[in-house]
Amino acid sequence: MTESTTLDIWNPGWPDPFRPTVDADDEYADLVDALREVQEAVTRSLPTPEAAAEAAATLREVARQMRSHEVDEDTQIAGKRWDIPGKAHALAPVLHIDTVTDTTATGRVTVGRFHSGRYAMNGGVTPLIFDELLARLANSAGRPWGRTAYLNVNFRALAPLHTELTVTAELVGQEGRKRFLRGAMYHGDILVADVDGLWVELKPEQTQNISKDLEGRDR
Ligand SMILES: CCCCCCCCCCCCCCCC(=O)SCCNC(=O)CCNC(=O)[C@H](O)C(C)(C)COP(=O)(O)OP(=O)(O)OC[C@H]1O[C@@H](n2cnc3c(N)ncnc32)[C@H](O)[C@@H]1OP(=O)(O)O
Repeated sequence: MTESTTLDIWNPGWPDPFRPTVDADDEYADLVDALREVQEAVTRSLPTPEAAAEAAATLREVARQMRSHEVDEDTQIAGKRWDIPGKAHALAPVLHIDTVTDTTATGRVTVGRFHSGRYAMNGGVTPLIFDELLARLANSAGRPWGRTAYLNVNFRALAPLHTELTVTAELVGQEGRKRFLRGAMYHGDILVADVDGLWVELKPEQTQNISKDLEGRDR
C-alpha cells in the first residue's frame, strides 16, 4: 500500500460548480488546449517510425518539464476550471454550458476522432459528458455535495463526430439524501442517448476526508 494521506475534500464555502473555483490562468487553459490538439493529431496520424520516435522524444521532454512544476491534487488546476468548457482537463470533452436554472441545465458538445469509437462517439465518452453536466447540476444551487451512485445510459442512435450535439439535464426528484437526475443528448431532433442518474449526498464522515473511503487500499 502506498502511504496514506489526508485529503480534505469538503469545504462548505465551495462555490456553485457552474462558477469558477480557482483563479483564472489562461496560459494554463491554453496549455490544455494544446494538449487536446496533440491528442487529436496523434489519433489521426500514422507517422513513419522516425517521425513517431521524434514526436515521442518531444512529448517526453514536455512531460519532464511539467513534472518539475508538479503540485498536489488539491492545488492542481486541471478539472477545476468550471468557468471554461472542458474545465482545463484534457480527457474531458469540451462541453459549452448555455443555460442553468436550479433544476435544469443545457449545453453543447462536439467531439473529434480522439473520442471516437468507430466513426461515431465512443460509448464510454457519452457517460463522461452526461456525468459532467448532471453532476454539476446535482451539486449546484446550494445543494451539499453528493457523489454519483449510478449513471444508467441508453444509447439510442450513433452520435456523429465533428458535429454539435445538444445535452440537457434535469433534477427530477429528491428523497432524503438522494437526488435523481435525467439527461438527454440530441443530434438536431434525433435523440442519440439518454440517462438516469442518482447522486447521494455525502454523510458528515464522508465529507471529512476521502482517505477514509480508501483506507487499506492501494492507490
Ligand atoms: C480548489 C477547490 C476545487 C474543488 C473541486 C473539487 C470538488 C470536489 C467535491 C468533492 C465531493 C464529491 C466528489 C464527487 C465525485 C464523484 O462523484 S465520484 C464519481 C464516482 N462515484 C463514486 O465513486 C461513488 C462511490 N460510492 C460511494 O461513495 C457511496 O456508495 C455513495 C454513493 C456515497 C453512497 O454511499 P452511502 O452514503 O453509504 O449510501 P447509503 O447510506 O448506503 O445509501 C443512501 C441511499 O442511497 C441509495 N443508494 C446508494 N447507492 C445506490 C446505488 N448505486 N443505486 C441505487 N441506490 C443507491 C441507498 O439504497 C439508500 O437509499 P435509502 O435507503 O435512503 O432509500
